[in-house]
Amino acid sequence: MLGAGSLGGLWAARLYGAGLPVCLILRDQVRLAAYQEASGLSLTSAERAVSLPIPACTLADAPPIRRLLLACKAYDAVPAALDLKPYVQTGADVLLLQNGLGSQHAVASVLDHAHCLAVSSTEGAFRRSAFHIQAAGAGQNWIGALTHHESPPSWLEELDAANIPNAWTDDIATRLWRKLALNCAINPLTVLHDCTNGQLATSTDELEPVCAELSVLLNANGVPGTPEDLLAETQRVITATAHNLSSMLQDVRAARRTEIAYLLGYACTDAQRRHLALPALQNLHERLRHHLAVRGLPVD
Ligand SMILES: NC(=O)C1=CN([C@@H]2O[C@H](COP(=O)(O)OP(=O)(O)OC[C@H]3O[C@@H](n4cnc5c(N)ncnc54)[C@H](OP(=O)(O)O)[C@@H]3O)[C@@H](O)[C@H]2O)C=CC1
Ligand SMILES: CC(C)(CO)C(=O)C(=O)O
Repeated sequence: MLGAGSLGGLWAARLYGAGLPVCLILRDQVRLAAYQEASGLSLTSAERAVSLPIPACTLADAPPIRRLLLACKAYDAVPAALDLKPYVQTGADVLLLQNGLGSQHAVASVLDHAHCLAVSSTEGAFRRSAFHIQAAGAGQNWIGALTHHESPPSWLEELDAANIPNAWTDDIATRLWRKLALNCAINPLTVLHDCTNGQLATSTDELEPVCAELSVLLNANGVPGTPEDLLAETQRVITATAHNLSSMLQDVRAARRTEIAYLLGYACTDAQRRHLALPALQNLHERLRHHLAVRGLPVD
């Protein structure tokens, strides 16, 4: 497992708890020493904390990799894949757990000797501290092949055994696009208004044109649905997550890099490539880039 953060930690804890072999690949010797100092990974879920001495190493000491979960942020995925390349065996299964779009195919072309699958997750988790993960919301992990139609791998049973919610899909692209659309509609506006998801409930005038254009983009990418469907789904998610701060707003408040390039950035680039004029989306992207730039944060 590379990416022992919120979601990677959540997966690792459950695999380890089920007695399955798992090894965390940490960034360097400094991170490894900090991990050992913390006596491993802690997971808090439903107010219960467990401490798990999951084996960890750096890449230099990693065994040959036959199955990997890559659970870092989208902007870290290609650099990590370049480092991983010599250690990943031919035909190894690599699960790419990144939000948005763009990083998955880029990683698959770096790891072109491996079998890359994408994961679209609606689970929630955050880091209380470096190696203390807090589970923060039940969800699903949709898993599917990036390019070809194929049968679900038999090792999904191991995820079941570890109580990792999972479902195979023959159309992971649709899952990733739908989630990207929701994140493009909700996250930037929460950043620009510095508000909870729920406070967007009254922003229909801003959400409507953005959802209408995102719907055009989804359709152009073979994802069915009407603008009204997308607006209704966006409003449903806003209500269901009313008290949440979006992941992007959390990043901005913590002065961390955001995944803008793989969400709104990807959407706007794809629209340009298809010669689609989507002015509301373009305007939202520019406002968000400006907002990040004045705070000294990367705009891509
Ligand atoms: N958290 C959530 O609730 C959800 C997250 N997602 C998506 O999942 C993906 C992962 O997010 P999340 O788990 O929150 O991210 P985190 O920032 O919590 O964790 C990412 C981890 O990747 C590690 N990492 C990055 N590069 C390397 C490297 N080269 N070598 C070793 N470790 C590395 C980081 O290490 P270090 O600490 O050393 O920097 C960190 O531990 C994102 O795309 C996110 O959008 C999707 C749904 C929900
Ligand atoms: C669905 C939503 C908007 C929930 O907060 C999310 O996925 C995020 O914050 O990134």
